[in-house]
Amino acid sequence: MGEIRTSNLGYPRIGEKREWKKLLEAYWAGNVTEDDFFKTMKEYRLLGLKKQKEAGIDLIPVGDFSFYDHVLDHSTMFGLVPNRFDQVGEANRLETYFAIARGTKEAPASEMTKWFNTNYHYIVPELEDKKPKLVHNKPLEAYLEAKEELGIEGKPVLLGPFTFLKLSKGYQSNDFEQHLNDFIPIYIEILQQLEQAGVKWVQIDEPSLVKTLTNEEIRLFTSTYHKLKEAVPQLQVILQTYFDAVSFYEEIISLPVEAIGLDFVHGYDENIASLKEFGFPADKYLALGIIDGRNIWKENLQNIDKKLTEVTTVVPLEQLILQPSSSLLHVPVTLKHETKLDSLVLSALAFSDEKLVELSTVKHFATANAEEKAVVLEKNNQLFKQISSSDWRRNGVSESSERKTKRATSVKERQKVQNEKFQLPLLPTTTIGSFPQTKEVRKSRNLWRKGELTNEAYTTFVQEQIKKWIKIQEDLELDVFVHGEFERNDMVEFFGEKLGGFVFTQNGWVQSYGSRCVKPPVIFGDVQFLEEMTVAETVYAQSLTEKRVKGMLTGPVTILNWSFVRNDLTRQEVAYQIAEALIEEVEALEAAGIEMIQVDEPAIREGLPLKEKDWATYLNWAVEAFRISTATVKDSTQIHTHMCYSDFRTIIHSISDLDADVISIETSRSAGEIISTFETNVYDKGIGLGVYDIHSPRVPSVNEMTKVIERALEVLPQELFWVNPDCGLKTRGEEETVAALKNMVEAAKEIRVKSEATQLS
Ligand SMILES: CN1c2c(nc(N)[nH]c2=O)NC[C@@H]1CNc1ccc(C(=O)N[C@@H](CCC(=O)N[C@@H](CCC(=O)N[C@@H](CCC(=O)O)C(=O)O)C(=O)O)C(=O)O)cc1
Ligand SMILES: N[C@@H](CCS)C(=O)O
Ligand SMILES: [Zn+2]
Repeated sequence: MGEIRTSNLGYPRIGEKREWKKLLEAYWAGNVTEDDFFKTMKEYRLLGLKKQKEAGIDLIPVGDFSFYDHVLDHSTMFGLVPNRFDQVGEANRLETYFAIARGTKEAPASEMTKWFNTNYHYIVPELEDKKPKLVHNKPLEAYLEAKEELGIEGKPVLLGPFTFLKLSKGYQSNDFEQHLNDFIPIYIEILQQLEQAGVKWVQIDEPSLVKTLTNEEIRLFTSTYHKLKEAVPQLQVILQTYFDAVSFYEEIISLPVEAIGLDFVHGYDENIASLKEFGFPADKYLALGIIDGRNIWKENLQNIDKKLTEVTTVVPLEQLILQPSSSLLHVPVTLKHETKLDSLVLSALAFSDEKLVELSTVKHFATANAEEKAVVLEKNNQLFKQISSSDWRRNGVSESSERKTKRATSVKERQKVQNEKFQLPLLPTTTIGSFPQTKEVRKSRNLWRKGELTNEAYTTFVQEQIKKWIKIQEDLELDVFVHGEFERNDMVEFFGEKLGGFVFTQNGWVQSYGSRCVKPPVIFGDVQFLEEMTVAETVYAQSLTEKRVKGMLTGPVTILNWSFVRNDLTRQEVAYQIAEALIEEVEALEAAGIEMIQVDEPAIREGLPLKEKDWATYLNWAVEAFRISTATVKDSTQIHTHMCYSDFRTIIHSISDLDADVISIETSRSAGEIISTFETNVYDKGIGLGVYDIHSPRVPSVNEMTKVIERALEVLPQELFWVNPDCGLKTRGEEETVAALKNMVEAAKEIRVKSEATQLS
């Protein structure tokens, strides 16, 4: 089998300083021509490939680059353009592509949801009545380009048919096999064209293999891969999994492929146990995910050494392909531009480019003699000793026996007190927290950060925004107000900057969806409450109105899930540290007279382990963390929470266990599917199911929203129902935001009138 090789599974597309994002937005704004768009995108694509080549990666992925989302790339490659976009016309492929992702005036965008347990969002393929067909072969185009332009013998990457179909909507689960059969000929066509072009290795991603599967599903999977192999006997296939250990290990290693890619970071315990129990075929490569593709810490070589020693008791070194555990899409690009980090912190980090270098180090390390190994190990050990004995980690885990995890009374009793106090109308209207983060808002913050705007001037600017939007909310006649979150760069990064234990990067961006990026804060030390974080802005907003202003915090599980978290403590331990810091802020808001406090937990669902057997453990501590962050308030203080971007149907009981007085959940992008959950589950707390999608500039009509509300009221009691958008409005423009909210308030009023009329008759 020859020399040990390195491989990469996918490279971030956003660029070192988000130049990809800026180009996309400039194109959408009409400031860049289509020709220039394609030309510059090509430069970015090739730059990523060049860097991987220079890092000495043997198998460089091609075809993973995207103008928006790789799942959407597959949908359009298969001709799966939903019928409602027919009017955009097949003539302009790029326009149609963006229309599906972003919606048009006439047609709502396709649904967007979480990519497995990450903060990346993909566009959900819609099958409708069209049969898939091969419109163009994207991996082939990418392969030819890399070869012609850079002389790179790339490894085309494809999302496999099983996972693609699993992620799609628009079919009954009984029809899964029939649809899978529709895709097989298309995959065969793609693979045959690759084989004919001289491709040596192709990577087929099937991350669904790490989820809980049935015997029938694995049977279908197996028969699919037999059919693919028969069609392309010469092409070497890496069947790639990631994010956890595989279910059905024995069946998977018997598939007719040349290499099996397994995650030996996140699924280590189970994957190694399977490897030891069932062995590994001598005629296949094990593509060993050994560098963490989901976190930003430099690898501890002692751990790697231990893992390699265990793995090589079963699989000889020369049968290994060393690689990151997943695509590097989920980590930032480079540390090159981080000029402000503490030197110890900097020495502990590795972003994508540094991970590729680490991969080469591991390759040399794996084949080094004992003496060489000892030298490298010693140096690496020193670093980890320095980190663990640093001041950052001085406190360790708090052993708090004082933690309160339960509110003093039941929700029923609290509802009585709160109804009496707040006197809200039927179907109260509110928003989720943020109002448009306009260019002006971001620019002021940027100037302030650079020291070109004083603290006073920035505070005054933020106050002006708050004042403006309190007036808008008054004019709209919303019932419960928010201050608008103008002082926040991001709902997680903002809190990270104010709490102890976090550090920040200047360019540690990762793609969240489309052109939108986030810069996850880094939890390096023990999390601590240092000072009030939100009280001043909330109290200021409250001073301007008689209506209640909701305090607005991000919850412990979301801060955890959207940060890069130290890996020397368990995630549960870190979540509790964050929760204990947040309850201090909740108490400070309450003491300052704020009587409604929203603690957002949009990321609670994405942190759910991929295998159902692991759910209960996670949900227990996640729910507990939320409760620690909210439990001590008075009965009359109304705790709200908010969730979005995920399918919550399966965890509705845990959502109820959070014991929040009111929850707002996104509904509209999934066509109200969650509503049906309440047909079979009794929910006894306040609930607002989002009545319109906030991802599109399209202004929904009153009629559209009354329909959503009426549908929801078929299954939820009207006394508990709230009317709100799906999520915060930070990405929207001012005009469309006001217009949409005006219609939303109108819709609530119409239904109130109808409801009163029904009660009278
Ligand atoms: C609710 N969502 C969130 C997720 N994860 C988070 N961590 N945060 C979230 O809110 N996951 C699920 C969803 C995903 N949704 C979104 C929605 C919107 C964005 C977004 O708008 N991202 C911005 C970056 C936001 C930010 O941090 N802005 C900073 C820096 C702004 C900036 O770029 N400055 C410029 C200069 C500006 C100027 O002078 O005009 C620069 O540095 O060059 C800030 O506001 O201060 C984005 O731009 O992509 C993300 C996820
Ligand atoms: N309060 C936040 C929640 C986003 S999930 C916002 O409104 O942006
Ligand atoms: Zn949200």
